[in-house]
Amino acid sequence: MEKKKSKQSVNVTAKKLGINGEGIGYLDGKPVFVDQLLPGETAEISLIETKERYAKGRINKRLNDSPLRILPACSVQGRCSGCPLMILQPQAQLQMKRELVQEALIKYAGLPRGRVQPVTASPLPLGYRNQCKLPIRQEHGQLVSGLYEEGSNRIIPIHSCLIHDEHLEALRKQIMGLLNKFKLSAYDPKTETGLRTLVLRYLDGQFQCVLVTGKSLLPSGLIEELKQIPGLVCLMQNINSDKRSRQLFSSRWKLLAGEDRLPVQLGRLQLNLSCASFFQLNRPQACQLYQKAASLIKPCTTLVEAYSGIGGISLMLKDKAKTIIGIESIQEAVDNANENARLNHADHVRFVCGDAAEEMKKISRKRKIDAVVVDPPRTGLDKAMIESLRQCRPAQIVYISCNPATLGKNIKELKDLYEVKTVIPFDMFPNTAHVETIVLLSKHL
Ligand SMILES: C[S@@+](CC[C@H](N)C(=O)[O-])C[C@H]1O[C@@H](n2cnc3c(N)ncnc32)[C@H](O)[C@@H]1O
Repeated sequence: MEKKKSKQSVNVTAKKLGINGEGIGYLDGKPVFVDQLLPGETAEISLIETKERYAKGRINKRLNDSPLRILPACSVQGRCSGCPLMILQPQAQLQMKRELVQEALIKYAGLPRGRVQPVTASPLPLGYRNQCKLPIRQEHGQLVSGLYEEGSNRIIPIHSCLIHDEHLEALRKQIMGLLNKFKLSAYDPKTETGLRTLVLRYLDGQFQCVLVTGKSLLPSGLIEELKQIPGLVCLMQNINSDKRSRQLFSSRWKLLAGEDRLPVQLGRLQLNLSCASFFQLNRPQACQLYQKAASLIKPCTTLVEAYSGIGGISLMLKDKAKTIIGIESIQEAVDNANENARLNHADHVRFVCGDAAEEMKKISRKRKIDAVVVDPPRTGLDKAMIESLRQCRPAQIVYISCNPATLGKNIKELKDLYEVKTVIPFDMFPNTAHVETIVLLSKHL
């Protein structure tokens, strides 16, 4: 046990990093999570939360520096929740992410050590994000956009974000200036009016802008000025007045200018995407990841891509199967994906709207599925999807995951039928603790 300083204050040494980039030390065998503490560093901390199985501490004073610590490039690093690893050397970040994947696969799936390949680094260490989704607050009579403070719902206003693409960042500043010029108010849950979130997506010189609001009308002068910004393809209002809603967008969309279709280049593919559709935030790295996923698939007759978004993966591996069917739950994304198949001359690729588990079962009643690619949200594959995969039993599954813990749990649920062949992590979000992983699963003979 570490030396106790006073009732509240104790010394703790971080032994490793956790899934949110926090340091993990131990007090009487119990893990203590401490933000901004790197492995090997000792700090005097105050315990801010004590539970039966873990505790959380806040640093009062750091007593030594890890040789891997660097000065963060951003002035709000450590207060803003965006980039917890900006204090760690880039190579060490990659090593840490590899260990995160390795630990999760050992812990949940019983995979032996040494099976995880080195992390593929992002082509861009900064300026890689093509989209921002920033909550809006009022501060000293001005609207500010920012990210949540670590562990609270206070906003740390962003003056200049280094992980945003520089053009996206310039647009954000320009649009915030206009919102203040027209004296818009931030969302007030009592009246259910005002601005909630600014959503901007910038790619290839063009951009989409969504103002998520309560029941408010937007001033026509503001709309006119927004329309004048070069590169605007689509200006939308999304009316999400429900104060309990945790969803970013409601189903109430209002097109204010342009059309809901942003043209985007992805490798050799030409894709269109609408405001509600998911698109990878780090495009150059997504391109490398999709190409790797495609290279793992053996040519076959029928391939299903579940959680297909606007169809980028299916279209990237279009030469791998005679028929490819994508499944996606958001209708706008399915419409984009079918249009994208036409744009890229892929008549044998089509997309259906629905729940991945149910639609896959329907497909398997009509044809044998040889290969499946899954790219689910952070929650991983639900029970129904695991059941569907177990029933359909494709020869190969390529699992693209953004959460090592759910990946590990899902592999465990498939382990009696499938062997883990390849595990390759990708650093999609440098300076954050996130890591994407491609796993190739092959049916036991
Ligand atoms: C991580 S994104 C991947 C999208 C796409 N593969 C890409 O790389 O652009 C997950 C996608 O799954 C969709 N989704 C979430 N739950 C789903 C479900 N139960 N069935 C089908 N699609 C779902 C989301 O709308 C989102 O587009």
